[in-house]
Amino acid sequence: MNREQLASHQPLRIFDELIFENIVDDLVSKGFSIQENGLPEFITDALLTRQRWIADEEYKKAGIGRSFNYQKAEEIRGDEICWITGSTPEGALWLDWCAAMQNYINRSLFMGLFSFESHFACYEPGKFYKRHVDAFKGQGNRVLSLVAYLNDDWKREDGGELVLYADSEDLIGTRVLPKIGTFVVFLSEDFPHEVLPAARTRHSVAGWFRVNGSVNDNLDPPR
Ligand SMILES: O=C(O)CCC(=O)C(=O)O
Ligand SMILES: [Fe+2]
Repeated sequence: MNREQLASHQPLRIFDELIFENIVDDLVSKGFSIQENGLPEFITDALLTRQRWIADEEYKKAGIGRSFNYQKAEEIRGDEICWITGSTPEGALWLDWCAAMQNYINRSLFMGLFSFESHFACYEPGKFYKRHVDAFKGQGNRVLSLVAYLNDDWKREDGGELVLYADSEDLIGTRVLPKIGTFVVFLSEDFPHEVLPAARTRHSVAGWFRVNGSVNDNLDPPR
């Protein structure tokens, strides 16, 4: 790279890797990581700024899979979503941070994470997401799920907890309040989970790290 190319290049952002190290340790020991107050403040600030600017019409009803009917989907999940493309500085910062996490995890665990996709989600009062897994063994290419929460003063009576189950037999699970600054990372195929009905509007960002499932010339995930 010559000097001009260097100057026009985006500076590489350096993030504090301590939080990534904690995630890796948790993934090794139990396959999931719950980080209360783990989101760096500049990330929560960026996400909150962007989330407050999303116009109602940008949110779409979330569906399930490629062919679904909304009525059926709504019995399973009631959230509305808005994909993060990186077209705003706030969205770009979030994607950069997640890319740094992806690199750190790949360097430590050789997971071969290849791409990342994420969206804002909004659950209006009464909405929920029934127990599900984010990926089925041997199918699809989501391998690591990430959910970050953006809600001030969330209390137990506000409902809307994430319940993360250890396996398909577990009926008790671990509950996570969707409080600002908290985020959760877990192996997508291994942990069934659900979002309990929320009593208040509940804001979050959900994302998935994927491996490269390309077969021959079919790019998957699409660029
Ligand atoms: O918002 C949450 O706590 C989890 C959302 C979720 O499970 C999903 O979008 O797949
Ligand atoms: Fe999920």
